[in-house]
Amino acid sequence: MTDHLVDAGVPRDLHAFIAGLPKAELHVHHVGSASPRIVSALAARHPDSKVPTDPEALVDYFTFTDFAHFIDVYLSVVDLIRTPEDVRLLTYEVARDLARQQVRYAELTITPFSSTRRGIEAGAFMAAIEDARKAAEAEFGTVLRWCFDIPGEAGLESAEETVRLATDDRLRPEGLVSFGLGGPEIGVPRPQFKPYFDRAIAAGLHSVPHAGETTGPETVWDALTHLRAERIGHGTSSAQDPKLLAHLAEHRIPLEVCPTSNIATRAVRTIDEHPLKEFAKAGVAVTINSDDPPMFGTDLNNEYAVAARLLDLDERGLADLAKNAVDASFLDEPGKARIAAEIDTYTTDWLAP
Ligand SMILES: O=C(O)c1cccc(C(=O)CC[C@H]2O[C@@H](n3cnc4c(=O)[nH]cnc43)[C@H](O)[C@@H]2O)c1
Ligand SMILES: [Zn+2]
Repeated sequence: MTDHLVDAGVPRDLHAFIAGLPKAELHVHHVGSASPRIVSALAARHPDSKVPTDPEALVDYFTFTDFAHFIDVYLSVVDLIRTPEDVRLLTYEVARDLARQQVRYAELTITPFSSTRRGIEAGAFMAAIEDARKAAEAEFGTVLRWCFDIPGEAGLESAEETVRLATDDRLRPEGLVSFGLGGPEIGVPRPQFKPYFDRAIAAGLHSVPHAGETTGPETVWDALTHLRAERIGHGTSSAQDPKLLAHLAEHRIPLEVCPTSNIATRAVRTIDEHPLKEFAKAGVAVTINSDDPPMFGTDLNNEYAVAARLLDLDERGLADLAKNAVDASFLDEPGKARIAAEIDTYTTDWLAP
């Protein structure tokens, strides 16, 4: 893990503005958000794990040669989550870390298949995440909702289990709002998941698959055409297809942009080559996200600082980014209005002479 936490290209007072700015995060993974402290504590409980118990050693462990390596490391952390109490602790601590960054609302991507196949009973899993969600809202004021995603490389078996857990009224958690598709894209064509997304959408869930992260714009087109995506996870390669950019802009389909993630997984070579500026120039709605922050040596505040540098944003531009995420979220309208008003008040007060 390379420490990206302070983007030196941004003035100190802009970092201070970002730190206090109320925010919403739409693309952040449950296990991927486990802090070094949590991962180390869980690794210490399971000596058979290859995950280091020392937070410092974890820095090197979270340094990836490519996307496939990232997935291997990610799954070694998934293997540490073995009981409902592990699930609850992780979820509550992730909410604490979000609250510390003034995140008022987050849609956390969870892969229930990966936990149920490792022996955690589905009902206990759902109870654990819901208990943590309600505790976090009461104690931190941070509103959490869930996105359940299919780990695509695990195939149609995982798709069936994920959509079953997402649509069975005896299991479906109250906080569930969306349905996604994660994992490697190479060799995992999106059209095969259409039946499962159709069932999720029919059950009232929003479609938010990853696409165009490690494959070309055709994967983004597939996510739009076959999976009826309302937002796109990453969509990085959309910049290679002007017609796709125009389509995303015309139909107001937001991209969940995770700049540092794309560098850490080698999906993009350098941060200055990231296509975020092309998206903005094409009028595409972009939201800024951290994806798997501790694994990528970043957090949401740093991602806003990176965006400020790449897009040359001032405080008002950053406030607009934050409101983009609120607008693109699946929070109810009163909740959206509340957070948007808080962003405006904070920004006005900050800029007051
Ligand atoms: O759980 C299993 O047994 C399993 C078997 C085969 C493959 C997988 C996966 O591919 C799990 C991938 C896992 O990674 C999550 N994730 C986190 N960040 C990203 C990202 O930037 N791009 C794609 N996937 C990501 C994803 O939510 C899955 O949970 C699992
Ligand atoms: Zn992701």
